[in-house]
Amino acid sequence: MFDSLKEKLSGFRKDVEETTEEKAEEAEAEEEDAVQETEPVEEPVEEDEAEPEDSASEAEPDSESEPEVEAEAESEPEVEVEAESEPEETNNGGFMQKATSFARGEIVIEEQDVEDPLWELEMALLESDVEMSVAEEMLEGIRNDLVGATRKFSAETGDVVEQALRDSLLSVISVGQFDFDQRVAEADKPLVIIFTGVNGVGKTTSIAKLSKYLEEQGLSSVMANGDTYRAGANEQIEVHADALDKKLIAHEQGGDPAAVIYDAVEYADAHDIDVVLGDTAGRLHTSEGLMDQLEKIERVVGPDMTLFVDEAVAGQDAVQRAKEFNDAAEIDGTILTKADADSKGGAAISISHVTGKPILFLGTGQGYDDIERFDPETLVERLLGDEDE
Ligand SMILES: Nc1nc2c(ncn2[C@@H]2O[C@H](COP(=O)(O)OP(=O)(O)OP(=O)(O)O)[C@@H](O)[C@H]2O)c(=O)[nH]1
Repeated sequence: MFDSLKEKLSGFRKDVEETTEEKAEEAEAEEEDAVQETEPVEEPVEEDEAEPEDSASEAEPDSESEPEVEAEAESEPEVEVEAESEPEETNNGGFMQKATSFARGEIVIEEQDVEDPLWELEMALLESDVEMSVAEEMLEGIRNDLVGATRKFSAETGDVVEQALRDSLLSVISVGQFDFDQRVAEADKPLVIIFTGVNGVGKTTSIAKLSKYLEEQGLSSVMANGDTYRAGANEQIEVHADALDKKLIAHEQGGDPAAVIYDAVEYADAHDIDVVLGDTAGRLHTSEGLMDQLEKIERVVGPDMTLFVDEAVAGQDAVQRAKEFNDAAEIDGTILTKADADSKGGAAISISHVTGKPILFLGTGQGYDDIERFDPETLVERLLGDEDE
């Protein structure tokens, strides 16, 4: 899952590491040169001056020794002079930080150290189908975190870079997160969830998976086939309902989807069922008739949650559709299917940020158990961690 993106993020970490490694080596070499230049000044002075002073009066050596102290004091600025020779190349504020850090055995990561790696990263994110505005926000976050950061000559830059990547990923992925389980547990029953999205992305399979997921949480559910448009839709969802031993409410093809969902709510009320899972016909946000149906469901039933379903493998297209759906008929969250088959990860990273609504579940295969709660921290760990999946 998301292997190619993972590789690209790791490439960025290595790029910045290499640049700062070279810089640290240069800085260390400069520091050693500076120390060597100061040493010959101190030693001969001490030995030559010490002997004649012993035989002289006691008062004199003290006064003679003062220049030595000065000589020592003078030797220190030589280290700083090295650092001070660079102010014109650097911005003034940055220079002070750089000089101080240098004296402490640290280097400062500067804009020019990360410029090329950041450009490479931007290309990598766009190739991975990360939406442009999301990629830009990530890059800005990373740049702000890295430029001006200090690292010890001997330390690993990788940790600093990893933290910057982690922060920027989390800030774009975590948008709008809420605790789905808690919301479902606390809601008045029956809770009505409607599923929307285009054809063939895995809506019906996700409904089946979710009914099993809810059962594992101790919650009962009924399925409702609001896809009265497509021939064979009833049979398709019926297979899942039978396999999972769930009640299915369905009408004839061509019927009114709002009426089907309404009937399912009545059934749930009468039978103490906790959740109604309402399928709808696959549609584009531009298919007017079908969008009107959604509006009617909204008016007649007033669903508690509308979940947008799309497939991770659709990348930028899925991101665009999520945005357009949310604009046309507000969604509460997304189920991103087929994450198991997606190596790019762009949709997983971009959808929450673009819609302002969270990804709630990832579909991870064709089996009923292949669904997992979306957790931003887990995704970041997947992308930056050492483990292969
Ligand atoms: N690998 C993988 N396949 C999935 C996943 N979710 C669904 N599928 C497969 O995707 C195909 C389409 O799934 P459906 O549930 O029929 O899609 P739909 O959106 O309901 O399709 P329509 O009813 O035609 O609009 C099926 O073969 C599913 O098994 C997933 O998370 N991973």
